[in-house]
Amino acid sequence: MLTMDDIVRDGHPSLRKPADEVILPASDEDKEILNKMLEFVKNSQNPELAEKFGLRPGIGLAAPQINVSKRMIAVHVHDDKGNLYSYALFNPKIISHSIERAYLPGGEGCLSVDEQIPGYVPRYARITVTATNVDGEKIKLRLKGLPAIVFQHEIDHLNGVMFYDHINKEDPFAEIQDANPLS
Ligand SMILES: CNC(=O)c1cccc(C)c1Nc1nc(N2CCN(c3ccccc3Cl)CC2)nc(N2CSC[C@H]2C(=O)NC)n1
Ligand code: NI
Repeated sequence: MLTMDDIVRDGHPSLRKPADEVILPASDEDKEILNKMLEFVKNSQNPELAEKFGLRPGIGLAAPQINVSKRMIAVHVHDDKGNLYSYALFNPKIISHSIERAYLPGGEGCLSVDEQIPGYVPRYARITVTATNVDGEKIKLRLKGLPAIVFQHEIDHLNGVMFYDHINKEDPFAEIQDANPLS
């Protein structure tokens, strides 16, 4: 199983390199890696396992964070209605998004960034994502709320972008145009 020892930290070149498209159909190795990524995110949310293996809780993970420069992400998150969004995806792509933006009032955290970096991270409020799931099926997702935020955070990792790149340097808590804070 993956642990925090497998997660590279800010400053590692893998986090600033655009990741490569995964050649489909995916190899057994790539499927194995992606399944382990989803397992890690689930484990990190389980108090017993997180405690036992020293896992920091997260709701998403991108392959560059485990030093695999491939376009693969895993997300395991509930929206505010309690719907579960649990996905292990190859080559996710945002094909459209709202003008309206949203952000987490508590800011964002990242498993590859050990310190807290305060500030609002402007995201699109709604996005449409296409991808191929670990079973090789093409999917299209229309996302809003926390799932939309997490997908944008993880897809940023595939493009070498870190959440704090989006924070207003002059005023980290400056009002964001056309944005709603997520409740
Ligand atoms: C600096 N302030 C903050 O971090 C921050 C501060 C307050 C509120 C929020 C909402 C913040 N922000 C934030 N909180 C999270 N978690 C909340 C707790 N949760 C969790 C914890 C324990 C068990 C189960 C679970 Cl589910 C795990 C996830 N996760 C992310 N991000 C940004 S998008 C990718 C995602 C990620 O997985 N990061 C590791 N941001
Ligand atoms: Ni991150």
